[in-house]
Amino acid sequence: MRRRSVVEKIGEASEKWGFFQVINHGIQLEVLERMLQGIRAFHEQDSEAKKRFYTRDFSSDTYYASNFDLYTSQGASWRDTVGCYTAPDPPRLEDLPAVCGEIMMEFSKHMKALGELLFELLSEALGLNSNHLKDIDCAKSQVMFCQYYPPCPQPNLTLGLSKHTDFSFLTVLLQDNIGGLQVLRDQTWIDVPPVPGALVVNIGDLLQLITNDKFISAEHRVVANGSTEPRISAPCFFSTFMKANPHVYGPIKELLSEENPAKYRELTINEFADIFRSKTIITINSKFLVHPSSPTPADQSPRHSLYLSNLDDTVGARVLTPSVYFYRSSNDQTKNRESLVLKRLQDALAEVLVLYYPLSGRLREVENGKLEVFFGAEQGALMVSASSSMGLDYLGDLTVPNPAWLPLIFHYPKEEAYKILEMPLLIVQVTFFTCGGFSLGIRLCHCICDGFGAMQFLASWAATAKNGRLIADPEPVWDREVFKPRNPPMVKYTHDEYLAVEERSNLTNSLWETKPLQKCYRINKEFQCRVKSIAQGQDSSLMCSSFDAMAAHIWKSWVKALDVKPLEYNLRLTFSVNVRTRLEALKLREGFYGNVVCLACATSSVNNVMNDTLSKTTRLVQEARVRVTEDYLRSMVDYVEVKRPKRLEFGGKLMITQWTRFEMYETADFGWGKPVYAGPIDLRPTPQVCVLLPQGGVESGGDQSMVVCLCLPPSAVHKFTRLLSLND
Ligand SMILES: O=C(O)CCC(=O)C(=O)O
Ligand SMILES: [Fe+2]
Repeated sequence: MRRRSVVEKIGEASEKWGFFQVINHGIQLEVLERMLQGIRAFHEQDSEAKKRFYTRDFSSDTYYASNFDLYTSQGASWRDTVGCYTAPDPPRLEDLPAVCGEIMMEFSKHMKALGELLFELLSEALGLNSNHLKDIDCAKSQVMFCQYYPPCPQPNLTLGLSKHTDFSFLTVLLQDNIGGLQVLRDQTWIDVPPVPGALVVNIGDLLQLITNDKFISAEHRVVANGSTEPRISAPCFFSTFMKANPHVYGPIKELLSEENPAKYRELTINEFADIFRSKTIITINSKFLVHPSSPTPADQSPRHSLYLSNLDDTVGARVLTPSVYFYRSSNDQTKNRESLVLKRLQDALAEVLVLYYPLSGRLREVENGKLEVFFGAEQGALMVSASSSMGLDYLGDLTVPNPAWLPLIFHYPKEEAYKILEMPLLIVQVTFFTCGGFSLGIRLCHCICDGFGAMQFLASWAATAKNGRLIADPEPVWDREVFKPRNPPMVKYTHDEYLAVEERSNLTNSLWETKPLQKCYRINKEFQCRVKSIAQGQDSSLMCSSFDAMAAHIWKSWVKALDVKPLEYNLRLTFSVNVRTRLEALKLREGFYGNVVCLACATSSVNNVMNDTLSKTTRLVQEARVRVTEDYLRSMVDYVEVKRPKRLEFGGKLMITQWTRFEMYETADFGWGKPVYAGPIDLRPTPQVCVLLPQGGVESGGDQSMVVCLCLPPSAVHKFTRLLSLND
């Protein structure tokens, strides 16, 4: 009886407020007192004693700093924090501050027990089995902060802690008697008054997500401490924060129904953290398949299938290449603008899919693991409509790619890299922002088209949307049989780009096992010319393009900054070459949109890449580029026929991808003008790839700059920046 009424009250508070206080929780008052005293004692020591704990890195086991968001927030908060992860792996006593380590350990055990009880009561309040939330590990991870809000001489000029929601399932907070915590309800700040012996409990973002918004993660803050005594508090977060956690969380199935469909997709905690940090909370509103608007050859025979060439069917092409396009709001203030935008995109897509009907099919493997396109009733391209609770301005700099935009492209929860069988070949997520702007997150299967083919398709879709009638100039042609292998296959080159090379250098370790940073460098035309003339100045017989010289310069800077070892190890630089213009015997009809690219590959030892002149390395790049001829392409087709490589090889490689040749901005006017940004989002999943991007956004000045975008371990950033800008 008593339990039932407690459950009811907790449920009601979690729905309405997201905050409540608990008394009679069984933790002795004396323990709470000792905890508050311990925290105070730590913070009031000399800086010398505290210094050893200082770090701003949330992924380290213990943490001590003032203002975790010092470099990103608009103002500094009047508060210091020391803390640690306390579960599932409790800290060792000797790693904690001597003055408060013991009580921190003791207190965190009480918190864990109380947290488990609270998750039982919350499960019951949701009408679930008592253990439901515990069983999905909501109580498993725990982070404890010990906070000190010093007296602030001018408390009306700042805050103790600015407005936020907690990135946790649940937070349990011990506060002293000074007060200052406030929760936002109906646009009004309401005090959470100190109650002696009570603990404050609040719902965090993750619990809001999995309860599909039944429980709310309320915004709260702490005003700056205007008293003469410090304010002490100890929040205990049930959350993994920055520690990796592969678990995916989405709305609990038992809570969903036809009237209450899932408002969120399933996310790993890390994906959720990215969204949380970028503050782009995205809600998926609907998902639907788009089919060609009139019959296609695929409708005439149920067994219709399409041949893909070996250029289309390489492991590297088994991806849905992601890109995002941002559009600012137009002055069109029509009330149902969102549904009009969506309808225009959808109608035009259905039209162009008549000609580009292979994009409405799926891929399957036939003999030897070779791919083909097949068709069925449940297929089509996938469109997703989503909305963000933010304006585009919250996304930061819209001229360079940002991994935090990942939620703007749709992913199924259980996708695996390079597994594309049965996946839609085109996935489009339209996300509407509160400012009236929107983004198009596009994933297009690389087996169906290369970059040039993709541009041709997008241009047709955009022109059709803009003009309200089908425009396809040129008309697409399939013709993949042009690139059939020879019989018997004739492999005439070594195709080093595909060789499996054992990684014997420190590259893999530096790039895949640290958390690399994604960095972007704007390189103007003048600088590109300068690099080319340095290379040619060293060797007047060198006939190179500015791409050759820039690629060599990036390669050298990268190898030096990463301090690659051992020196005699062989490195490879690969880059894609468009062979369309180099075909002689093979004839391609205009409108061909399949893959006609080969990877060129330059090879050189670490020592030579580092120490050779720029002209010598440029020559390697130039030679690799001109080696790619029709003959080379036919040899590659035959190589793939014979070997059918199944793994993407990264050993010793830097892979440059050129998007600079694509008219991404010009072709993407669907009737709402040119996009402000068009390009990739997140390179970190393949940190050996460097992308060269055009600088074409309407807000970028359009000065023919390019953006070099790549991943670097934090320790190499400074050196790479210096080398790339020729400042060494
Ligand atoms: O110190 C408090 O009272 C609240 C702290 C808090 O909200 C937090 O650290 O997330
Ligand atoms: Fe908080």
